[in-house]
Formats: sequence, C-alpha cells, structure tokens
Amino acid sequence: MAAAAFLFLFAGSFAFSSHLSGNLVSASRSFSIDYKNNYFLKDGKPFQYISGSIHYSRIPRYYWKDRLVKMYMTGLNAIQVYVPWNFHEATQGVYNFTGDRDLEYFLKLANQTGLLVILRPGPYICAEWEMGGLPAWLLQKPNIILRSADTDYLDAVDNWLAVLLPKIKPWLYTNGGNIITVQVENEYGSYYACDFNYMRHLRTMFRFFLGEDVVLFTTDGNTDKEMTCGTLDGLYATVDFGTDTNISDAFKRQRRFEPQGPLVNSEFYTGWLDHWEDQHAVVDAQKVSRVLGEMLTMGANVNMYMFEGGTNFGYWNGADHDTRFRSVVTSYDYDAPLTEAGDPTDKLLAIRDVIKQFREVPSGPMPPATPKFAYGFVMLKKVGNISSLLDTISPLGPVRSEYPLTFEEMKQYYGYMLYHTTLPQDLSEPTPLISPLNGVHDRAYVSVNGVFRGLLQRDTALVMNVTGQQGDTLDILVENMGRVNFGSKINDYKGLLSNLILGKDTLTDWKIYSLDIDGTISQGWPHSDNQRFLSQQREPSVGPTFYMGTLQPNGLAWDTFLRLNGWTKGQVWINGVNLGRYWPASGPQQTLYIPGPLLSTSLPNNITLLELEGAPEHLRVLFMDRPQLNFTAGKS
Ligand SMILES: CCCC/N=C1\SC[C@@H]2[C@H](O)[C@H](O)[C@@H](O)CN12
Repeated sequence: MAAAAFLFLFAGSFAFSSHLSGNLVSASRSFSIDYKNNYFLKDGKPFQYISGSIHYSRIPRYYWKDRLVKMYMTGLNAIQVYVPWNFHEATQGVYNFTGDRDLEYFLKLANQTGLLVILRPGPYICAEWEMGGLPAWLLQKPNIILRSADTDYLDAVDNWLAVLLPKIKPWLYTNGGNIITVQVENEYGSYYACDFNYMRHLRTMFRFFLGEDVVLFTTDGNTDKEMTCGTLDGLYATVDFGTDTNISDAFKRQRRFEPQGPLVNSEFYTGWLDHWEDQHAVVDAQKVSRVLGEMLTMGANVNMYMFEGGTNFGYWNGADHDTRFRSVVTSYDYDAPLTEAGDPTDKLLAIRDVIKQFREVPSGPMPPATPKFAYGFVMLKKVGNISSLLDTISPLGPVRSEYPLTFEEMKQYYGYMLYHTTLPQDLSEPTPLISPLNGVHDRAYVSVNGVFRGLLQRDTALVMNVTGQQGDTLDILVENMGRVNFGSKINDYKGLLSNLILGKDTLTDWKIYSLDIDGTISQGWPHSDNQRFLSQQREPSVGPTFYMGTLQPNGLAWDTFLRLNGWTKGQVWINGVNLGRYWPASGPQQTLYIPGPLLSTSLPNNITLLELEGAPEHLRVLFMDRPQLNFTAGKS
C-alpha cells in the first residue's frame, strides 16, 4: 500500500486516538507486563484477567448486551473476541461494519458493561469459522500460499489491516478504550509454513497502526514445535489447553519461551466443537471449574474458550480435514457455560462459585434464560426443484465451459452451484459416475432428467451408478459445506475441482449456474409470488427442492427451535435470514436455533427450506421451546 496512504491513515488514527466517546484520556491509564513480578499491570497495579470467549459474529446484535451482562455477572473482568476478516470483507475491497458486523458497537457495549477486551484480529482466526476467517476471494490467486509472506496474500492482508487497525486503536485501554491486549495471528505454530517473515511483517503492521504500548501476544497449542514456529520476539507467548492437560507441564512449556511474565492460558476449553455425523462433545462442568480454580490459584490469567458460543448462521461454519473432510455443525453451542441461546447453565454457576474465591462477583441475580416459545407445527408446500427454478435463482443464466469450473472461478464463494450437462450415450446398465481425483468439494446431488439418483461426497463417496438415454439431462448440485479452518488444507477450493467420468467418457460441455439463493429469498421469493404455488401439489419430492410455509404471528417474538423431523439435509431461511444448515439424518444437531428478534409479532413469518435429499410425507416442521440433540450420532 502506498506510503502516502499509510501516513494518511496513521495521521487519521492518531487524530482519533487521543480520546474516545468524547472523554479525554487521563494520563494514568496503562496496561503492561511486569516481567519482574510475573503479572500484568493495569494502571500500575497487579492485574489477573478472568476472561471468556464470545464471538459477535455468531450472535444477533440484539442479544449482544444480554450475553455480555451474563458474562459480567459471572464475575468475568474480560472477554476475548475474534474479528473474522471474511465477515467484514466478503467481497474484496468492500467493507461492512454495520448491523451484526458493528464491531465498535460491540466494543462499546462491552465497555459499558464493565468488561475489558482481549482482541484477536487474526488475520487468520481458525475458530471453526469458514476458512478460518480468511476471505475465499484470496483463492482467486492460484497457488497463493496463505498465512505466509506470499506477496499476493500480504497485499490483501495489508489492505485489510489498514482498514481494521485504525478502527481498533481508539479502543485500546491506554487510549481510553477497553482493549487490553491484541493477539497476532492464531496458533501459527500449528501451520506448516512456519514463515517468520510473515510473523515479522504482521508485528510491524500491528505496531505501525496500534503503537508501541499495546501488549501484543501469540497463542499456540501445547507442544514445543508449535511454540517454536508460533512465537516471535516482541509478541508475548501464551498457550492454550483444556482440562485433560497437566497444568504445570503446560505452563513450564510457556516458561521455556517466556521465562518471565504472567502465566496465560488463552484458550481453556470449557467444551468442544461438533462435526456433522459425530458424537456431541461435552466437557464435565466440575472438571472445568476445578481446573480453572487450580490455574487461578497459580495466579495465571485464563480465558475460557468458549464462554458463549452462539451459532454458525448462513454458510459461516468451518470444517476440519484430518483423516477426512468433516463439516462443523450450525450450532456453536460448544457445551459452553452460556448455551447457544445465551442461557446460563450449571457449568456457569460452578465457574462463578470458583471466581468468587478470587475476586468480588457482582451482586444481584444472574439474568434468566431468554423466554422460549413452542409455536407448534407448520405445514410446508413444495415450490419446485432447483432445476425448474433456474430462471428465478440464476437470472444471469449459465456459464458454458468444456470442463467444470470451481466456485472460485465462477466468483461465487458460498452456498450451492448447479452443474448441467447431458448423457453422452445410452446407459441401459448402471454405469459408474466417478470423481477419480476426489474432486467433489463437498457434496454433490445428482439428478437425471430431473429425477434424483443419488450423491457423491468428498473423501467418502467418489462413485455412484447412473442409467439413462443419450441426451438425458444430468444436473449436479454441488454444496460448499464450509471451508477447512485448520491445518494445511485451508486453501479449500469448492465445486467440481476435476473432471467427472461416466463409464469411459469424460463429461464435457457444461452449463454452470451460479445460484443467488440468498439474494432471491431476501427479496421475498418464493412468498412474494405465492399465487403461483397455491395449487401446488403437496407430494414431497426427492432431490434438491424448495419448500415454503408460514408461521402465523401470535404477538410474541420469543426464541424458538426448529425441529425438522423426517427431513434429511438442507438449508433454512426465516423472513429472508439464512439460519444455517440442517442434517437431522446425521446429527448430532436436531434443531436450529431461531433468535426471537428474527420473528415478527404481527406479520406472517416466511419459512423457506431447501431440502437437498428427501422430504417427509407429512411436509411438517415443528417450532419447539428447547433444542434437541441425538447423542447416538456418529461413530461409536
Ligand atoms: C487438534 C487441533 C487443534 C486446533 N485448535 C483448535 S480446535 C478449537 C479451537 C478453536 O479453533 C480456536 O480458534 C483455535 O485457536 C484453537 N482451537
């Protein structure tokens, strides 16, 4: 970025850094490390933070204050917050800090609630978030080396940080705000690149925009290799570990890299994440509170990951790829002290009892769970299968290509894409349709002449049989199930990454439809032209099909949970808002959380479902007043 632009931005940020919300900064505010006495100093006095992770990107703005107050009433004095780059720059060069993306409003609410902030702006954040927070448009540059000194990557990072960091600077504690420390990158030691030029570049950028005073730190998993590649002079090294790690061993490892200074566990796991088809992860509350007490007794600073998990709305869930691709579920409940819906749990009460032994906990009642309502059953009706609705959801029509193009080549980064071609010859016998290079990313729903025939799936279903006649249509809907957010496979391209072979024929001459489902639904479809569907038959379909229904208002807009009993897998929208993926056929998640503020108290609430495989005969959905999981899902 041009030096003049930097200087302009720097001067600008300086002009605002001298005060915040009209209050001149008193000279005594400071937050630093006392290396002699091994603790943080806040305004010159010893300070131990007891913090909890909360992600504003996973909670509707309306509920931010509710969650923050509950965290404060638990006795926390700080929160830890990620900034997902792709949440704010989904399109390159277009920045969004409004509504549910209003970071500064979130910081202001935390400040008003009496909570300090440990900010983690990445640029990579992991977090079971799509591509670990990195924007998918980075993949436009073939062979880009993410999280490295790759110039294409660093150019994009510099442009992003030049927008984000000046917004953060006025919120630093020394400038009158509540941000006490700032993390650089995220568990970099776990990443294969181990590129110190990259980490030095980030350190330079953070210092340039945030100044010399703020405490910058790193967090790494608990092995020497991770600490070796993840740490850097000038960035205070911290560790992360859960209840099954020996605390002394963990902090001895931190001491090998920080012989002096405060002990810090930046991510003390209070629970864990869930993948589709896996068992629901839980962590024992008594174990969490006991280990927390042991660390606080040692004088350690602890951040509990997560304290409030929230939801992966829309397409924001991430994925893992160890032995195989595993997509993270829509709920980020994380078995955390506050549930996905922000309800206090016994785990929270146990943690509060521990914190009382170390600091004064605010007096007064813990705010109660938000009210939930069981609105009951709603009958849906079929709108039509995807192939019959392309005029509506793909108004620009197809891109023709000899061979398949990826989502990134089509410049659509999330959701679904339709690949259309025709059968090259008669197939009277079942003929294998195969992705020899495992190129289906991630799940493909295959139809012949509009009739659903089955699916292909990354890593686990590379072949299926097809029959038909020459010239029959072959429609393949490909779902991006969330980009890998950890490890070397985060450059996770989506779509049909390589050719499909049918029998001995390589399939060619594709029509590829970018699908703007979210944009179309947000403009009122299909409810806006429901005359067209009034006579719509009720019979369910198999294969990718839209359904619609209406939840009649009852004067209440309370939280509720959508149960899709008998449905298979798909996506759901309510009043145009994408609630996320459902997959009750696999679990463990069985319901989708619907925050009450998304509902209307007086107007019909529009429900739209994209069922990818098979709908139940009854076409019913159920609004319940509690979540449901199936604990039997997944491998034994
Ligand atoms: C064994 C893999 C460890 C990967 N690290 C994880 S899994 C859950 C958490 C979150 O992703 C968090 O964003 C990471 O920093 C640490 N962590």
